[in-house]
Amino acid sequence: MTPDTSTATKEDTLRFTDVRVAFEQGRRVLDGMTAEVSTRELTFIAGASGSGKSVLCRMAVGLLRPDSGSVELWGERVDTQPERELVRLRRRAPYLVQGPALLDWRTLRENVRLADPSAAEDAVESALEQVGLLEWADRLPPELGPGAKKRTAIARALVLKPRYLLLDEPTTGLDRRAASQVEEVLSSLKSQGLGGLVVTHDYRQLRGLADRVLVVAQGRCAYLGPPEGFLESSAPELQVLTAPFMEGATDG
Ligand SMILES: Nc1ncnc2c1ncn2[C@@H]1O[C@H](COP(=O)(O)OP(=O)(O)OP(=O)(O)O)[C@@H](O)[C@H]1O
Repeated sequence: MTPDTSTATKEDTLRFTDVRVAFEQGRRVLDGMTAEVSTRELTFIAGASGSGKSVLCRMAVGLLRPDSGSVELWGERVDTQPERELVRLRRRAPYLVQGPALLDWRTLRENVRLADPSAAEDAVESALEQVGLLEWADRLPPELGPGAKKRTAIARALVLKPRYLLLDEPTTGLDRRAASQVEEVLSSLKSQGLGGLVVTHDYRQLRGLADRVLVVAQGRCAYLGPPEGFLESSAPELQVLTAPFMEGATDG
């Protein structure tokens, strides 16, 4: 069931306020981004290539700092926190890069344990079980397909017992079956109360999985609301994103 955001407090929100950032000699990638999401929900970030989706996601956990504006997670400023505090924060809100970043010569069990060498064996196994890979615990990553590698990366985050997950394009490059398995994991985590911020290009996954969609365009929040509102919008800046997907969707 979709959590009731009307009862959300700052203790479970991620808030960007008038965030601006530019890179050397470049245009402003984010230019007045203001948005607030509940960390109890699954929020998907959509937008054109290069619009700043990953930049926004990385900023949420202090991997990038804005030139101006503020980022708050659970009522605390992220953009002004010292790095040692951010390291702690990222254990509660791990950020998963696009590639699985596993050590090929270590078993899945060992790869998961790397995130927390002090984790009990039960916790490692429980993390692998949550992504449907417990029986593969003693296999090596090269024996897995790309979807299972991605799920192992999620298990490595889960062993930290996080409060929120940030995932950068978790299904890009996966075939439909592997993508569905990753989506099932996200859905199951959501039903256990674990929210996430997910950068996506695959709008097929929004219906039924996303609580909210946050669209980044021209450096700002162009839409923040339920997936249907995005997918069915007639606003030109949203249609330009959804139209190719709609055409593709009718191809089956
Ligand atoms: N560390 C950086 N240094 C310089 N430029 C950067 C840096 N990070 C991002 N950019 C630039 O900022 C813009 C937005 O990047 P970002 O990765 O957020 O886009 P995106 O919306 O996630 O795109 P895609 O969908 O293609 O992954 C791009 O033009 C990118 O080249």
